Amino acid sequence: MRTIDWVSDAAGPAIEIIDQTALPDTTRMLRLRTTAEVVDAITRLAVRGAPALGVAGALGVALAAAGGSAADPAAAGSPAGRASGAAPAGRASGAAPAGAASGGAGAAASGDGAADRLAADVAALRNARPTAVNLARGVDRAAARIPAGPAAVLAEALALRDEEIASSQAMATRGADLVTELVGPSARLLTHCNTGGLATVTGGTALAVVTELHRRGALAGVVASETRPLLQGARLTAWELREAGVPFRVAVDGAGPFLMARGEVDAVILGADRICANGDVVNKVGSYAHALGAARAGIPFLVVAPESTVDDATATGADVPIEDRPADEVLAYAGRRTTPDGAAAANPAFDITPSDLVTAIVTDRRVLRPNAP
Ligand SMILES: CSC[C@@H](O)[C@@H](O)C(=O)COP(=O)(O)O
Repeated sequence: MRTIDWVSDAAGPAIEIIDQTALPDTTRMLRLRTTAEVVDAITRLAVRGAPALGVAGALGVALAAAGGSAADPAAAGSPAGRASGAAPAGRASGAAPAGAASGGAGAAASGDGAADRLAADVAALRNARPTAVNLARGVDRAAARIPAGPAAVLAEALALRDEEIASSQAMATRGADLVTELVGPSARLLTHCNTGGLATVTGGTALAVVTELHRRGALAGVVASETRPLLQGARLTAWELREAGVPFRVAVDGAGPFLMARGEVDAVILGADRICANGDVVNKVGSYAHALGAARAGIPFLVVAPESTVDDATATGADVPIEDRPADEVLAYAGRRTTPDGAAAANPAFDITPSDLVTAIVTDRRVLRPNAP
């Protein structure tokens, strides 16, 4: 199953995504028809995960360049209407708001202001979330084809989609080989956040390695770290692992290092939103704690990410903009406040694992060992 794709129906072109905010209770597809809807879906994490964000950004530019649908299909009487189930966006502080988007309508059409509107759409997509390098890259790659026309933009976005699908397969094979080499034929792994098909297009990064090990009969089990505050591990990874028939347990984030110390984990395996030139790994907040736990327990800390996440232009993790998300994500749970009035929140969505804690980085093309002599 593809968790993000380009579709066309009577209402015109759309980006179809699985609504990750509704999982695991509801499997709901959304059709995004305007730049504003794409930006909204990105900021409230209906589509998320670095490779998926790159594809969403590129397809978003294709949508804006096509300019074939009304800015507000509901207002235009479209049977498809706006993205179903779309809640108001939870804005990432520091990220450009969806309001910067023009709505995407007619952006490629000739006429006064069309180029400006398209440029605004591209900027809004590019800035929807700051940390995963894939988003800006996907947007830039598709936008570079704008002079060649909407069909060329779409072709570029679809090429990126197809490359990410192929990358997932390559990472699964290479990563599974490495895990078995490092920890033997019955691996007990811990993973954090969600790195499966939901975070890519199909397959995944670290989770594709996990499912490939399971397919080979080389996996004893996996711990899915729940991933506070938005529970990508508990909601999304657990859902994907259950669908794949992989044996798993869910643990609170803070349990990870203790499970490692108690000898219940052979290796940590997770993804990345950006890999810097010096090997620093920027990933979902909580990754750093697992890296420290792995170092203390003397087990491998493995990162699996496509080359599209490797950012040699960014020297170190300290140079990466870390998204701060709304306080309510921490101060409330399931819509109910869990903290006293007046409590403030610290809510960085990502953290930085220094390269010296990283055993290996597996990409679709190579295995990097930042600490190899
Ligand atoms: C294969 S996706 C790797 C990362 O993007 C993933 O681990 C992650 O941190 C995602 O964060 P999210 O905030 O859910 O987009």
